[in-house]
Parts: sequence; C-alpha cells; structure tokens
Amino acid sequence: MDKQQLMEQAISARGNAYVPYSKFPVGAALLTKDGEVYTGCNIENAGYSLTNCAERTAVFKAVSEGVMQFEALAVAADTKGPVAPCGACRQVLVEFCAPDMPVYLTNLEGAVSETTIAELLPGAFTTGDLDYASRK
Ligand SMILES: O=c1ccn([C@H]2C[C@H](O)[C@@H](CO)O2)c(=O)[nH]1
Ligand SMILES: [Zn+2]
Repeated sequence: MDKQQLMEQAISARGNAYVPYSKFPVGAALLTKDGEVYTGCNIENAGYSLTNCAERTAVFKAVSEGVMQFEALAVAADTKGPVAPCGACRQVLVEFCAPDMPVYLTNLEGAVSETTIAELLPGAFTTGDLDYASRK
C-alpha cells in the first residue's frame, strides 16, 4: 500500500459521502500498521453541527474495532489545492496518531500536500497537559 494507492482509496471513499447540505463530499483512508485500510467519508445531518468529517469517520471506525496503530492518512476532496482538514479533525488525529505520521492531502486534480500530524496542529492540547494539572 503506497501513498498513491492510499489517496485512491480516499477518493473512492468520497463516493459514499452523505452530503445533502454542503454537497461537498470528502474521503479519507487511514492505513494501519498491520497494512489494513479504514476508509471514511463525511456524514451530514439536518442538525448541521452533528456532521462527522471523513477523517474522523475513518479514525472512529478503526478505534471502535480496537485498532489504534496508524501508519498514514490520505484525505481527498474537490478543492482548488490539497484539502485542508478542519480543526476538530486535527485534534482527533493528534489523539491517535504519532506526531511524525505522514498525511497526504489531495484534490481531484492530483495536487498533493505531504504533511504530518504535528504540522497540522502545532501546539496541540494533549493528554500530557491533563497529566500536569493532576501532578500532586
Ligand atoms: O477536511 C475536511 C473538510 C470538510 N469536511 C466536510 C464537513 C462537511 O460535511 C463538509 C463541508 O464542511 O465537508 C470533511 O469531511 N473533511
Ligand atoms: Zn473535520
């Protein structure tokens, strides 16, 4: 499973997006250390704030099956440049992925931005911050 294949899986997962409100389908593909892929799409709701993004769908699918060792993530949407994950997804990714884990952001024209979890959310609030508060 190379990065090109992972991005293709993200584009394919985009086809399952439930987006009657935004009409903006997004797909994600999360590669595990075991070589499995958990895909995700965005799933909207008439109560707009209940929308789940593609990235979080993929992470939650994996974690709900007891899988938390991840190797790489690809995200795809029909954007001018490589798609930008939202802040909520960046925070969730920080929770489950290593800071140096590669993330491939792409669009339908083949523009690719290769980044990392740490670059997506510098200065993230983490479990370490909670530990400090309970040190005594
Ligand atoms: O990286 C992104 C950015 C946006 N969305 C979704 C949320 C919503 O359904 C739609 C418009 O914001 O796109 C994602 O799934 N991932
Ligand atoms: Zn998001």
